[in-house]
Amino acid sequence: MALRTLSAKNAAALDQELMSSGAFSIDQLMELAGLAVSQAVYKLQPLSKGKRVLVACGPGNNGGDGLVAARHLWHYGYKPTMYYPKQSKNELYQRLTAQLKSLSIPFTDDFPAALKETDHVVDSIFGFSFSGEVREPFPAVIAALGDTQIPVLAVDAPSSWNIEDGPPGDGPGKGYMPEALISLTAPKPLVKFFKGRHFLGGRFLSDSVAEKYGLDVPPYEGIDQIVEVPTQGEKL
Ligand SMILES: NC(=O)C1=CN([C@@H]2O[C@H](COP(=O)(O)OP(=O)(O)OC[C@H]3O[C@@H](n4cnc5c(N)ncnc54)[C@H](O)[C@@H]3O)[C@@H](O)[C@H]2O)[C@@H](O)CC1
Ligand SMILES: [K+]
Repeated sequence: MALRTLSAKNAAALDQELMSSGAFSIDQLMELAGLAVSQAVYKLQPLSKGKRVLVACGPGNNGGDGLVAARHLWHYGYKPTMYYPKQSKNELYQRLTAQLKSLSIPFTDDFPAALKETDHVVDSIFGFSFSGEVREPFPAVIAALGDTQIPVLAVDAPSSWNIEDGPPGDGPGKGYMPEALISLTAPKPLVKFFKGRHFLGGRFLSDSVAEKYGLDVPPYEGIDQIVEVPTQGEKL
């Protein structure tokens, strides 16, 4: 049976609720989300398949998940390279960036060149707050993600997909279907169009919050921060 989904509006409301009555800080949620992303990379692309991982980060919290994941990946033995063209002035992002720099993790401005020299890619450009047409400098990046044969893991959403309606009919994201997706907290409605491997991560739901938002708490095992769930994608 398909897992129940969380609309963009409810995802934002749930985020706020976790940080108010749930008493979580954004740092904690992002750390757990990024840790889950790093575990999904490890599961999909173990070190034996190549250590180089290009992490593309957008300007919001989806990008923050990528910053956290890159730090964990470095500690697992990967060689991350960061593409983070719109860096936030917010203190949390600055600290996450400084943590990566202190590990001597390189940052690049040239996404197409970096894509030629990586074994796999993390797409943490846009998550559930994406809307409208993709703005600069991301159209060429999204188009390159759609064209590449290198495996891509998308964080929460394939960037440029509409959260409710899925893949765009035109524009840079047309035809973009990452190899894998990790949905955070709960799948968004776009999963019904997604045809790759699907993971869930973000173990921070209480039973009462899950019930309030009509969500399933997936069967995480032991210390795992992720669980693989069946692909729900319909034919496009
Ligand atoms: N409760 C959860 O599940 C948690 C979710 N987190 C992450 O937070 C994400 C949501 O973060 P945010 O609400 O900050 O938003 P996003 O990171 O999804 O995107 C917002 C950013 O993208 C920009 N943007 C939006 N549309 C654009 C367009 N068309 N062209 C160019 N730029 C555009 C906005 O200006 C903003 O800077 C989730 O998808 C998830 O990855 C975690 O960090 C924390 C916990
Ligand atoms: K994404």
